[in-house]
Amino acid sequence: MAENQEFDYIVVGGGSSGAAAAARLSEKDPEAQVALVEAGPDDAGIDEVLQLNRWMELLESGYDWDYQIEPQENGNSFMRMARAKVMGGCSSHNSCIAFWAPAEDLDEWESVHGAAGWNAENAFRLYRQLETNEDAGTPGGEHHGDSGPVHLMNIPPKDPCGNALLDACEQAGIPRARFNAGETVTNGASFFQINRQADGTRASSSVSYVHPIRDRENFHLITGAQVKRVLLDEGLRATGVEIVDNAFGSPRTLTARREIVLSAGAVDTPKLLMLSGIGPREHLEEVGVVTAVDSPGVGSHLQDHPEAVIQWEARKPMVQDSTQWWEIGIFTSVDAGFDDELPGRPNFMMHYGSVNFDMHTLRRGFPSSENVFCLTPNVPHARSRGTVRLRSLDFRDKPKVDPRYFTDEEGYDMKVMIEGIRTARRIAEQPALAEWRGAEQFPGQDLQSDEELADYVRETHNTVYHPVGTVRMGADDDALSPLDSRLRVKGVTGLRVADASVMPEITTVNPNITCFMIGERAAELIAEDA
Ligand SMILES: Cc1cc2nc3c(=O)[nH]c(=O)nc-3n(C[C@H](O)[C@H](O)[C@H](O)COP(=O)(O)OP(=O)(O)OC[C@H]3O[C@@H](n4cnc5c(N)ncnc54)[C@H](O)[C@@H]3O)c2cc1C
Repeated sequence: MAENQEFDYIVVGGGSSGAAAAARLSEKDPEAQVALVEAGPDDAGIDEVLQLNRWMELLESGYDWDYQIEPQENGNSFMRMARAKVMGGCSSHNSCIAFWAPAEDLDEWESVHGAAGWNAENAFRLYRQLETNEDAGTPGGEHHGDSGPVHLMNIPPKDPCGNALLDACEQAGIPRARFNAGETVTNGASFFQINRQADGTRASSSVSYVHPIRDRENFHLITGAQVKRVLLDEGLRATGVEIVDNAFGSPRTLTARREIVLSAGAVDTPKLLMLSGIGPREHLEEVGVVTAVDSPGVGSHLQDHPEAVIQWEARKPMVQDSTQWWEIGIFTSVDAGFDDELPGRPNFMMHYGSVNFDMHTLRRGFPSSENVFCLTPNVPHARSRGTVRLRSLDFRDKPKVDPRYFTDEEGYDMKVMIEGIRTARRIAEQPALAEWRGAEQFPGQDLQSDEELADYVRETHNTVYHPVGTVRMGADDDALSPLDSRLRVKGVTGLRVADASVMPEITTVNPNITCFMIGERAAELIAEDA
């Protein structure tokens, strides 16, 4: 590794938010030297990363931190929380389903959770700024952006089984809808918008924000460098970071003249804060880290979208080519017997997959074959909350990721899931799918009661891979929110967080575009405060 270096700003983690924040910062202040430090390799030239339709090859590959979750008391202990380790972060190995979050979600960040300035008006302005949307300028698409770095396109509705599914949804009372049309879809289904370029290249944060500015003089991309910890001086000012380029490597220091931004994601940002002495005192003492700031909310409030699967044999040949194999979304509300606490939003969502999804069913003995289609019910506002904790004070050790799936006291998450499976079956039984629908492989028609379906879900569920909330922002006087609403880490100076961990409540929809938006806003806030 080269000598120690000094920059004005250091952004840690080149993922969805980090790449956006660093690129925008270097654009807003050409005098400032901005470093973007990523543990994984550069994505340039790596076909399996850049070609969106190859995304499933990346799970559990060398580009995945691949966090085995802690044993679950009420969930699937075999589950692995994929987190990308490559420039672009999870936007480089996700399926690029692209959503503006519902206005209701964003407004609640401010009105319910005290994150001043985080509301739909501001967020929609930033979504518009970041996208070049195929729908911009079309009737109903007037709100879309046409000159931002991130390309959003509509999935061509080519999959015949997918089209039959949309007909079946209509027959089941869920009409065709248009996503990202400015109105929250509470009961509707459609092919997704995806962040992809016309030639099949994913519009990851790296492709969209970083590739075009590689030669910018004040932008410094440092890949293959894992940050060990943030350095704090005696006055609790963040002065730099220690980085290593291999497990035995001696660290070198990058110094920040102005600020450090942690964008390592909802698992690694709380890990880094805790390794730097910022976290729940009791836990830090347990693992032997000296506490600099006792911040009980760091690594707490882990929230996710738990996902079950229901799969059928297909009676006709399924597609052999697809944009990313998960092309359709279905939103509706199921009656789980709870008061509606989500005004204006659906309490249930499913993806449609044109591939075999036996990742957690095979080991339980369910049948499996290749010519199949599936629906994956998920809980958009799951109430269970988990934690991220240090395994030890060694930066090399994987953190303990414990989502505590299906542990909410009221049993809301499981109830929504069970009714969701029934909703999926109801759709599949419609006449429009008759020529496609073969035998239900899992859970299978033998499993019908609440108890049987709950057991099935506990043993086989996955995640939509949307962990958030582990370093949430909130009101200044909320001791459980480690960040203020300008994303500053409370108790220290010169340190912010910008990534999925800042969300005080998960978005109803897939969160990646919202992570880009968080990066955009972080750059604005930092520039304003400079
Ligand atoms: C398999 C999968 C599929 C998904 N599909 C979708 C989808 O279709 N649509 C959608 O909206 N969302 C999807 N998501 C979720 C979405 O991609 C994430 O919510 C989002 O990318 C999170 O962004 P982030 O900025 O918080 O973190 P990340 O994008 O994860 O970025 C964190 C970066 O920090 C780096 N890093 C970590 N620790 C260190 C360290 N110590 N030093 C230096 N660098 C470090 C990581 O290597 C990584 O590059 C998916 C996620 C996965 C995993």
